[in-house]
Amino acid sequence: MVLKIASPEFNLDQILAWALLISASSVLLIIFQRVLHAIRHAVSLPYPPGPPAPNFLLGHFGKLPMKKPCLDYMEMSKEYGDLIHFRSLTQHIVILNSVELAMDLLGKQARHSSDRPYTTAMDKYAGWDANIGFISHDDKWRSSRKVFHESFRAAVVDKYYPVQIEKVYNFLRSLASDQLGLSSDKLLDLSESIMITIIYGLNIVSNNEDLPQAAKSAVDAGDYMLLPGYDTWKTIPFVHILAKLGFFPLQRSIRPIITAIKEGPFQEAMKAMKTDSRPSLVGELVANHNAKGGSKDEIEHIKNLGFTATAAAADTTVSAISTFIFAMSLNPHVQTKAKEEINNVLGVGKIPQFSDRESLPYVEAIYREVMRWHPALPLGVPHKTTQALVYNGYYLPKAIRAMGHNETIYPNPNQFDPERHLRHDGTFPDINSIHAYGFGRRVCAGRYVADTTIWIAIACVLA
Ligand code: HEM
Repeated sequence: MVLKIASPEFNLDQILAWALLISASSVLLIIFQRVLHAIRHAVSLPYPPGPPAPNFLLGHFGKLPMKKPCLDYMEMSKEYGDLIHFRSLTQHIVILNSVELAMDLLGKQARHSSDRPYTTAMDKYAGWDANIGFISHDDKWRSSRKVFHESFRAAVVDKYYPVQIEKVYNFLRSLASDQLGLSSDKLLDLSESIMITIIYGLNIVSNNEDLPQAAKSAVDAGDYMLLPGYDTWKTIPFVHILAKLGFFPLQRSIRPIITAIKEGPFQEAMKAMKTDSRPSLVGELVANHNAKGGSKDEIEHIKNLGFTATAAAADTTVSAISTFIFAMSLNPHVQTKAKEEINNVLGVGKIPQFSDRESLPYVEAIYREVMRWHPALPLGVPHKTTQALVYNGYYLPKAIRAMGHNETIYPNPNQFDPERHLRHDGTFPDINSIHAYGFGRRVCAGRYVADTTIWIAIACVLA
């Protein structure tokens, strides 16, 4: 797959004139909106508490935590409470640092808090509207989420067990045969190959191949977008025109990468459908679509599903499995206890199957602790309100959230301690209680397949 980036030619005077015009009108618009907000704020309820804005016009623009934001926000909670407010240009950002707040605002008020902040003209220009996780809370999202749900809901994910087992066994073999032992490449191979085989039926041998590399580039570019306030600049009116004129090369280069991930493997899966019987999720969805004579839009939803799942799985699953390996190297007593459980329940030398899951509560508790200790997306994915909300006497104009550890619920939260998940009756709440997968209507749509992939990898590596 070759990713070629076009470079249009422009007259320099033209570019400068446009840039000047756009910048001047943007500044005027920001001043106008800012004054309007200040007047409205003076006569209405207060925003939630937060650090004072360093600048009247810019607010916290360029000053929000970017390096280890989840730790900074946790620290700020001590001073400002669990609901922290910032303003970046005209964008209001609210960090939610407790489960209760997330349940109330993203769960109970989901109708008005399920949008995303990635719907600017710039995001569309870059091609991010192919990602189901980034699009508006509208009819397009509803139809795309429906296809995603039907493909990855709890009741159907067992059809992916054979691929998950095959790839985890390959991973174990590569660990056993290679003197060098574990490398981040092997972990990436494992998580990438599972999702790409499930979706497209393609056999990825190494993450150095074009498709996983392209997925990684898309994820690297998308990762920054999850940081609250990182891309406030995209909300500046007409800024996407500057991108079209050749400014912001990153925004320009991401589109062909997204198109390559969306189209390339999809077309290969379509060819495979005609020539051999290699099963794939997109093949199955297209065959069903053809059988019932569906619309062109549905094909687009299927392509978007492929792109979204490839990108969504690219670093989340690998992050969870890496966290597990890291936790085991720091806590050998946990590893020994898990190994004893596996040996006692299954017998020495036996490798766990999915059917053994309920008989291995300690392994289950390790998985839950991995998801709590260092969640793959520690700030989650931002939500945007579509209507102003009032919460505990505070005015929430447009909200973004992040979550961290909560010492009251998880004493000694930095400690990796699977025991905290064990109950007297040996049961576990269902996986919707795992906060790492998010909240409300936009909760992770791939959580059941992520859950089974991570569990089987943990159980087999321990065995
Ligand atoms: C360790 C593994 C994973 C974690 C921790 C995780 C976490 C998350 C989180 C926190 C969100 C945002 C939820 C919210 O807005 O409140 C999300 C959204 C999403 N995830 Fe995952 N994810 C994982 C793996 C996957 C996989 C493997 C897939 C694909 C099969 C996937 C597909 C999605 C999709 C499509 C969304 C967007 C949902 C929407 O906006 O409607 N995720 N995920």
